[in-house]
Amino acid sequence: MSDPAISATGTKKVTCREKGRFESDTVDYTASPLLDVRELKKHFPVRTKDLFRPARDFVRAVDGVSFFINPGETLALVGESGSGKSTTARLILRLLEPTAGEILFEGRSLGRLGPEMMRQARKQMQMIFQDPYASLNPRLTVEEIIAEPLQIFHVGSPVERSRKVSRLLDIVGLASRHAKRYPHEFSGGQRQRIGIARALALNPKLIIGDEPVSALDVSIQAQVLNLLKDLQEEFGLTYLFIAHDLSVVEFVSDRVAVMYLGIIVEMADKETLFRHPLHPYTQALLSAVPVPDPDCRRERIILPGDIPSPVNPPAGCRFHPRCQVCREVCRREAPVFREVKPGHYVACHIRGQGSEARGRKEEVGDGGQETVDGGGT
Ligand SMILES: Nc1ncnc2c1ncn2[C@@H]1O[C@H](COP(=O)(O)OP(=O)(O)OP(=O)(O)O)[C@@H](O)[C@H]1O
Repeated sequence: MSDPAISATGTKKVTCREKGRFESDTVDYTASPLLDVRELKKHFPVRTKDLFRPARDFVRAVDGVSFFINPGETLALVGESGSGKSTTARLILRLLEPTAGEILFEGRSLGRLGPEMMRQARKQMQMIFQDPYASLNPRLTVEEIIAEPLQIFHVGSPVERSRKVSRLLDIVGLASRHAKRYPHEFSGGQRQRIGIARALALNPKLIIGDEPVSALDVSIQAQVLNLLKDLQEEFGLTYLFIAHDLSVVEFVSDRVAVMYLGIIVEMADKETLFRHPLHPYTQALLSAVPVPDPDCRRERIILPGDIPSPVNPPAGCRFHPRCQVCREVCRREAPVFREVKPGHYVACHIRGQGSEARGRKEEVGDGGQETVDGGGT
């Protein structure tokens, strides 16, 4: 077993990395990722009426998530509401303590850093929030909002901070005369630019965007997404981009990880994921994306029911109660998240076989019956 991470550009570099997190037949390795998330879990206790009794149930919001992001790339995290995307982001930023698992930033485990090292690591990771109205303090001027992280980390003198704010405003396409104004004087897109300027203040390496454009009008979304792309190029930023909207994901991402009920069910580079999705859940998500060209339209797959409760996730494959290709094994066993082609990982008993393994399986037969062939939609 080896960890066959392939870089976004497809270059395969051999470095010695921990083995065994992903099941794989290939032996390709990548350069050190900026962020390496390993078997991350967050289980929130469900409080009973009796406050003194320990919780018996847990919300398994994140339940064994592994992924990596290489420097300078954008990994999009997609999935229905409640699949655990925001919790994953908050765990990475240590706004929440993980129940289990490890987060490595530039090769160092965040859980093992002392307070001062953690403080330094925090400077390197910033967040852009979904709601540009709620995320900015209405009592502070734009200058105070953007300079706040600099002040907290004691960076520069007041004059230097003021100069930096002007530079940041310029970088995000706002004028320095805006510095003395308050958030309510700006449009949604402008406010999001202020949020981006604040996120850039400490020269971070990683920016986590939690639905950063979903509250904006479509025309403004495009401007903010273009800005984020330009900034990435200019400053070599690495993004973890959380989004519902797959058209946005297709525009911004290099690779995509699909989350369902606390786990990642599929991860691949953008082209592979959008053109050859394997997991029935990914196929259903993509089938809902509007496509202008009628020749390229996919048949819409309507998933039955809602996402189940993360307190009692279904046994076996978590997706099986809603899956159109479910077989007996899916009810019994959780599928391994394994690499089926270089860089393409899937957790599915039916679709998560390499072509060779699938051929062998079909020869032998497993007694199951696919009800619908949703492959290659
Ligand atoms: N502090 C908490 N205590 C208990 N349960 C929580 C807590 N935070 C999140 N959850 C639960 O964890 C699950 C995952 O939530 P999360 O917000 O991470 O999902 P999401 O994919 O980001 O959804 P959305 O897109 O709606 O934000 C949900 O069932 C949510 O109710």
